[in-house]
This record gives sequence, C-alpha cells and structure tokens, in this order.
Amino acid sequence: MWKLPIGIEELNQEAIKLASERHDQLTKPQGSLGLLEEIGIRLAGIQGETIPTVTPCAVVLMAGDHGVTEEGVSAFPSEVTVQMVLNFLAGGAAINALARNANADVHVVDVGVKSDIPVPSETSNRLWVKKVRYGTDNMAKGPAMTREEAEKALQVGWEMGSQLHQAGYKMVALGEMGIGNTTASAAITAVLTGRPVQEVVGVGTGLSSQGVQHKIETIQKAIRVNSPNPTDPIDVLAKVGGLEICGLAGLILSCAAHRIPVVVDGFITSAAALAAAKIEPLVRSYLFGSHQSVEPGHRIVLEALELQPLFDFSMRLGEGSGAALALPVVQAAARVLREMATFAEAGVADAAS
Ligand SMILES: O=C(O)c1ccc[n+]([C@@H]2O[C@H](COP(=O)([O-])O)[C@@H](O)[C@H]2O)c1
Ligand SMILES: Cc1cc2nc[nH]c2cc1C
Repeated sequence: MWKLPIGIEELNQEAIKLASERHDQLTKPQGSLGLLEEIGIRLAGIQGETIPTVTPCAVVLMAGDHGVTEEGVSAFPSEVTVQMVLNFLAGGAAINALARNANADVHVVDVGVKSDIPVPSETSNRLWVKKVRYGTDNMAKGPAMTREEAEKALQVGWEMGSQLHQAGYKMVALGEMGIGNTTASAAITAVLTGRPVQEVVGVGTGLSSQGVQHKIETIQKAIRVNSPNPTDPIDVLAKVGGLEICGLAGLILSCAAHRIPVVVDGFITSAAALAAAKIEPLVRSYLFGSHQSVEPGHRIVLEALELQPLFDFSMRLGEGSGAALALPVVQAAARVLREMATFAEAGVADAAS
C-alpha cells in the first residue's frame, strides 16, 4: 500500500504579505503589472521567501505506453513513444528548443515505455530508467495496471521530486510522452469530474471525426468494464490511467512537499494534477497553468483545479511544450520582485495619497 505523502503545507502567508507590500513599493503604479504580480506573490508564498528564486528550472518528461492503443484510439502507432524519447535525448524535439529558450534542463523518465530504451552515451538531456512495467494493459478489456503498479509509478514520481530538490532545481515544468495518453486522460477526467465522456474527448494527435467517435465509445467501455471508484484517485489511475500519468501525479505531490513550484502543460499533465489534487487538495496552491490546449477536456480539468491558463496558442503537442513556453513568464515574475527599484531607492515620487 502506497504511503500517502505527508508534509504538504499551506502557502506561507507572511511571505505573501511581505511580497505584496514590496510590490506596492516598486517603481510602478500599484497593481500595474497585473497577473505578473500575482504570480510573483504566489511564488513567494510557495517558497516562504519575499523574493523568490525560480532558477535553475527542470523540464521533466514522463514517458509510458498504453495498451489501449490496440483499439485504434490514436492517429499514430505506439512505436512513436520510444522514438520520440530518443529524439528528446538527442535534443531535436520541440521541447528541447523550448527548454533551451527557457534555460531549463530536460530530464526524461521511462516509467513504462513498452521497449527498452538504448541509453545514449553522450547527451546533456538525462534519461532516468524507472520502468514499472512495459506499457499498460488495454483498459477496454480490464484494468490498465494493478493498484500496486500504480502506487509504484506514483513512487517513481515522488522520488524524482526529491532528486530534483537535492540537485537544487527551484522550478519544475511538467511534460509527457505516450501514444494513447489522451484516451487515458479523458477517462480519468470523466471519472474524477463526473462529466460525460464525449465532453472530454478530442482528436489527440489527429483523429478523424469517426476516430473521435470510436475513442469515445472505447473510453465508455473502459469505464463500464472497470468501474473505477471516483472517490479513490489511485483506483482511477490504476484502472483507466497510465504509468507516466501516475509518475506525474507523484512528482507533483513531491514538488509541493519540497515547496517547488510546478508548471503544468496540456491535457495529460493537468489530468495528472487533478488526480494529485484528489489525493492531497493542498497541492493546488503549488501549481501554475501554462497554456490552454486544443483538447476539450483540458478546459474542464483546469476548471476543476481552479487553474488559470496564461495563454492560448492553439497548441496540442504535449511533451512539456506549453509549460516550457510559460517558464520565462514565471521567471520574469520572480525577476521583477528581485530586480526592480523601490520608489525610495530610485528617488521617484510615489502616488499622492
Ligand atoms: O498536452 C496536450 O494537451 C496534448 C494533446 C494532444 C496530444 N498530445 C500528445 O500526443 C500524445 C497523445 O495523443 P494520442 O492521440 O496518442 O492520445 C502524447 O504523446 C501527448 O504528449 C498532447
Ligand atoms: C510526432 C509526435 C510528437 C509528440 N510529442 C508528444 N506527443 C507526440 C506525438 C507525436 C505523434
């Protein structure tokens, strides 16, 4: 039985108060940096520091395969999972370009890719081999994995958070790779929010409208066959989830326990965050939204998490692309608190009171 994480605390209210007061003394009309001020103040509350530090940053890509792909629920073959992992390690994927843009390191975690990944001899992008099993089973026929396996995958993420903390990372952007994982995410979202399956299913990597209809029916069947218990998030993750999604949920909980801010990406990482929030609701204060994905279920998950996306670029790539794109905004929020002069320091007249 997986030991529930203890030690996630409320945000530090004193640091929030001091950061707000500092913002009001900086050389700008009060509140004029809008949401950027709110982000900085929440970072202060997360870290318990008036002036937060958010560098160095890590992008963590959790990878896993999905047995449900045999039902034909993705536009791409499942072999693409391992092929894209190799691309991440070689530095040629979108996430590599976007992580370099944000000055962030890329870490790839194999939680459940269905083949062994040949570890490249030379790469600055690190591979963590933490395979719980070689892909999940087909959820349309039975549980994707056992509860024990789901707990092991949660533990992989939990330990990854501790490693990142020890390595000195101050912010984590979430990403994933797993052909078929929008099917698992839609199933998790439907069960945890109680919304009808058809409202949370989209094209994923690019299904036709017929393909989307078949995906809806497959997910309805998976929920019927497994009857996941909506009040037991680990049961839901085990029966209709994925290994990388469990890993992400464990990582999110661990980052929160270490007071590390977490930037979620699209539909899959947000579904993992929803599962984490069902395990420990306090985790929500440690999360930042990034983009609004094209996948219709993403809006529903973000609403359930009460998380505001920062931008909508019509993206649906995954692999941490939206989260990495948001990192410079969060970095800017910390930088403003650290580097701006106060009215007194700059000799600028404050507003007439
Ligand atoms: O993040 C998103 O919102 C998102 C939306 C659509 C697709 N994806 C990515 O595409 C893969 C899953 O799509 P699919 O169609 O195979 O379920 C997986 O590797 C995700 O990273 C990601
Ligand atoms: C090419 C490709 C790249 C991806 N990155 C994340 N999910 C993906 C799915 C596909 C198909």
